[in-house]
Amino acid sequence: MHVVAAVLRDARGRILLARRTAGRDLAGAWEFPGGKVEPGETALQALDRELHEELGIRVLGAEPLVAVPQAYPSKRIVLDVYSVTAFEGTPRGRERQALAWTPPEKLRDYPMPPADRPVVAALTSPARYLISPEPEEPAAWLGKLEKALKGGIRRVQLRARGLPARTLADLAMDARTRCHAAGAELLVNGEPGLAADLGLGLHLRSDQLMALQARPLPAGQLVGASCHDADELAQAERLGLDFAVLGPVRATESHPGATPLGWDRFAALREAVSLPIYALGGMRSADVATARRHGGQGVAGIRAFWPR
Ligand SMILES: Nc1nc2c([nH]c(=O)n2[C@H]2C[C@H](O)[C@@H](COP(=O)(O)OP(=O)(O)OP(=O)(O)O)O2)c(=O)[nH]1
Ligand SMILES: [Mg+2]
Repeated sequence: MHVVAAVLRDARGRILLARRTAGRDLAGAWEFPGGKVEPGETALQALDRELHEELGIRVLGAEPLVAVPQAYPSKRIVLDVYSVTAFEGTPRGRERQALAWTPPEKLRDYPMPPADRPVVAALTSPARYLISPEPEEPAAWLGKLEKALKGGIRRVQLRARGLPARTLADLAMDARTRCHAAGAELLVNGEPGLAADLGLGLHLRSDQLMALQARPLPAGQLVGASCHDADELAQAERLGLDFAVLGPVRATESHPGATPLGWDRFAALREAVSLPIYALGGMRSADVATARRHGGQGVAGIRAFWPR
């Protein structure tokens, strides 16, 4: 089932949510206004028709944001979401549904259907996730981190498996200063104690993920995990992690033996969970749009995002 939905903003940047009325599936949940595409319609025609029926407005311009494939108990949908860039009229609930203009950072407070979680993440969290290369020389490494932050990177994983614990802790503190000054999030790969001590996020290897019984850090302190298959994604969802990285989507030089998933498999794996998921493996910034078309949060990578 192809469902189109709209992100409508007011002059203050608030986003319109509508409450699903009683007697329908997912009744009471808050959603982005929209509905099913009818036979013979394009997505944009359906969006315009639905917003006219439900809100009394006409869509004058819209751009694709993210298309989320999602499996529900009795059906499979693709929630195809557009950012409306221009519209005519004043939205009102023509079907007796409640409406709420919501600041982006408050979207998480509204109970929404599972397919909407990746949409909220696409609206509020970074589309690119930088994984650092092994630091050889800390000063040079920090210089490159600063350059990446200047280039707009806002979520960073410090991955330094070869460093002794003390050196890693010092580097993490220096990286934290730089990331926080740039308004970027920092996660440390694999070291729960270090993340807890320094108030950093934590990125779990898949073997750590599978050994855990509960989320290792409180809500509000980011936890992500590296996943390769449906079982690992299901475990990340069960533990209530904030996001997953899934790959390799393409063949890469760093993992020549691994069989690439490809985008269709990426989308099929994402259907069963409602986690935000970054695509990994041979990704560049230009792949963000492709990832979003397959329901991804964006792309993760080392080489593409680390300055030379
Ligand atoms: N519009 C919308 N639908 C969503 C969202 N998230 C989500 O899981 N869905 C699901 C709920 C429904 O199963 C399906 C949309 O169908 P719908 O019931 O709204 O369709 P419609 O507007 O054409 O309404 P109807 O006449 O069939 O009642 O997609 C969302 O954010 N917006
Ligand atoms: Mg609808």
